Amino acid sequence: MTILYNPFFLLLIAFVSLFLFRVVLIKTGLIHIVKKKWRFIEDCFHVYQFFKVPEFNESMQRNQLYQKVFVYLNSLTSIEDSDFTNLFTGKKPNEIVLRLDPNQVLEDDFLGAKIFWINEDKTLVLKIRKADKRRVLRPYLQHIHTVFDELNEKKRDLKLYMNVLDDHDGQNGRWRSVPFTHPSTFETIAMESDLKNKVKSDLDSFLKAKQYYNRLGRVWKRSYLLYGPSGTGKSSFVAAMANFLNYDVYDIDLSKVSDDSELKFLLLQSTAKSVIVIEDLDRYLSEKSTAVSLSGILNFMDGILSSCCGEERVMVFTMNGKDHVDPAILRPGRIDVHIHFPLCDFTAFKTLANSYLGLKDHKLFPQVEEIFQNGASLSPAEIGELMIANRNSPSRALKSVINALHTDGDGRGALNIGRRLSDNGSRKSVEEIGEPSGVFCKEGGHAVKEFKKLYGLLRIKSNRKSPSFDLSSGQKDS
Ligand SMILES: Nc1ncnc2c1ncn2[C@@H]1O[C@H](COP(=O)(O)OP(=O)(O)OP(=O)(O)O)[C@@H](O)[C@H]1O
Ligand SMILES: [Mg+2]
Repeated sequence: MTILYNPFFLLLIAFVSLFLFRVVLIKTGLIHIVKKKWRFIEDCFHVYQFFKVPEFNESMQRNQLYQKVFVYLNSLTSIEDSDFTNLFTGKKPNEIVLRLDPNQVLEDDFLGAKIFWINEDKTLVLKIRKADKRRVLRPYLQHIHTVFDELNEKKRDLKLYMNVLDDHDGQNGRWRSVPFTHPSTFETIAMESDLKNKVKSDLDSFLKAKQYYNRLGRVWKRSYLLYGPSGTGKSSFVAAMANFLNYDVYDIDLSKVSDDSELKFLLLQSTAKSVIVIEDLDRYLSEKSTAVSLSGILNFMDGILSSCCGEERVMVFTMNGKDHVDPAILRPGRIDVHIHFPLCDFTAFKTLANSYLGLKDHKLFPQVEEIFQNGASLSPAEIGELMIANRNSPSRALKSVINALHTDGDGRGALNIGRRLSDNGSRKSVEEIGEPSGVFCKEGGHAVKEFKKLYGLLRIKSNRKSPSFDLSSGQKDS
């Protein structure tokens, strides 16, 4: 019996009871009633000030602030704790959004202060402790503006702009836009995951670097060069970048630009928060198939002009190879990040098999791996097309890939001894051999035409050449 009088034992009993009491409160939801009562008691010891945000002003015009606060409140996670919440379908399929119900109170924390919002009829009431008001109110309202802008930015519909030839009215080059709905994301691109993560974090830090660029007196832009053989995912990657950044895309067709000043004009007309793309820059430069001069392109890349009309632009240039390109184009500052897009190796093949066929493993995988190890390769586009064509039968799809790897007409097949693979199976060094050729799957007589699907528009390219390879491992090299 003496144990009952032991203070340690009593303390233990007290702890256990408190713990059980808390568990019961949480499990039954009674905790919310306790919190409400506690808040009521707390309120008796504080003086509050109230601010009303009515939906309409005295002339019955909509109050913009009401809209902003409403959107902000609906984005708070505490909305899930209110007693009543309205559920609506969102814009995206399967999206459900929460909306604050009238007469509900929402709690928010800002700079260590507790702020309450009461949703009264057509008015939102802000309740703040007088002691916190001076310190917190202004920055809090500013914070609401910022969050609203960010939310707005996220849900805006993206656009793809394309430059068209001079109008009849003699005006300079113009942009025409269509909704940008390309489904490509970083997740759908088969690429070394390390490299993919590097690009993502590079883009992320670019987005957050406004002050930094300003302090350096530099235009807030970042330029990427995507280079590699045809069908390796460069255009899809541009689309993935735009989707990741939530930026519009300006796709410049240099053959439709009549001179250097028109290129400047197009840049001036582009808006901030956009990806500006010039595809196949090496081809334009080598074939001289554009009226724009090299210096016109260099000035464009420097983005001198963009500083006068907003900032925050990402420039992307794609090339099949950079060996024959003027080094001035590639110098750091003009191109900040070089990303190499190699032909498919076994790792990329597995990613494609997973996304196109839902295969994580298959009895034919070792055979495919062996062929890759012997140096055979196709572009992800070629392999993707074979998989799509045979998507109802994974075995047939793999057999057709094996067949195509053995017999691909580019001379890039198993007989190609000019390549070696690094130990981890990724291509580190390749040499250019083989004849230019189309892409054909010999099995079953299927011809696999190479369709270029850029930004939802179908383009067919006829000038397929043997790809010029690069010794770079595809990392940031400038
Ligand atoms: N790495 C990849 N991962 C997933 N899909 C890919 C990849 N590379 C290519 N594809 C698929 O192949 C098709 C063609 O790719 P894309 O147009 O992006 O290649 P590209 O490198 O831009 O070619 P080109 O140099 O001829 O313009 C797309 O439908 C894309 O989905
Ligand atoms: Mg392309």
